[in-house]
Amino acid sequence: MIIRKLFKFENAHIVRGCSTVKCRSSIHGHSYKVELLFASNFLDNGQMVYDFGLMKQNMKDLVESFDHAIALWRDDNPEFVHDMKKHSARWVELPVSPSAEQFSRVIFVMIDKLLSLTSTINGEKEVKMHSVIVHETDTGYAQCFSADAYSKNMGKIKLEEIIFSRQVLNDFTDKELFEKIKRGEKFLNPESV
Ligand SMILES: Nc1nc2c(c(=O)[nH]1)N=C([C@H](O)[C@H](O)COP(=O)(O)OP(=O)(O)OP(=O)(O)O)CN2
Repeated sequence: MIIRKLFKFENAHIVRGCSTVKCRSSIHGHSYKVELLFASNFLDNGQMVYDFGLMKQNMKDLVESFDHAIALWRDDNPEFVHDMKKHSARWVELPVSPSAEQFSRVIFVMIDKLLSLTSTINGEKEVKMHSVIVHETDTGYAQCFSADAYSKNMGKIKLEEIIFSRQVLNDFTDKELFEKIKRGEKFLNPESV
């Protein structure tokens, strides 16, 4: 069975090198919709694959790290990257360009890692990240599966190479969240949410 939880964020970017002129040459924003899809052949004590409420903790914080932020590609013009960081408190620097495709890969890698570090306590079994869908507009989306997320052809995404601004980190409920994930620390799901 597959379940899906929808999150939303507003983000600004430029996607260099693409065919669409407006997209590659002007900062513009999108109201992103992100779907996290999880799969399991089992149900927990509440006869659910994974309680949606549990997703509205650290997972939500990770997805919403992009909210009201500018997504910067590490390999963009250094002057542009520098100036954006200087003038915007919330920014995220990525090792890949912020297309819908790469957003879906980045989010897959982060959520998959968090899930793998999380111990469940309500009978959840073999819950796997199925895919991540990133809707950039009402008419265009990218869907990332595991093979895409970890594809070398599409550019390796290392968590260490995703850099959040101080303001983004401060806005996490757990300010150490991303550091803990990078260190591989364990998370324990709460009994109640
Ligand atoms: N495969 C992709 N194509 C495009 C992406 C992308 O991330 N992946 N991104 C863009 C731009 O960001 C652009 O702003 C969105 O383009 P588009 O879907 O054409 O947006 P419109 O609002 O103009 O779409 P309509 O269908 O005309 O409403 C470009 N391409």
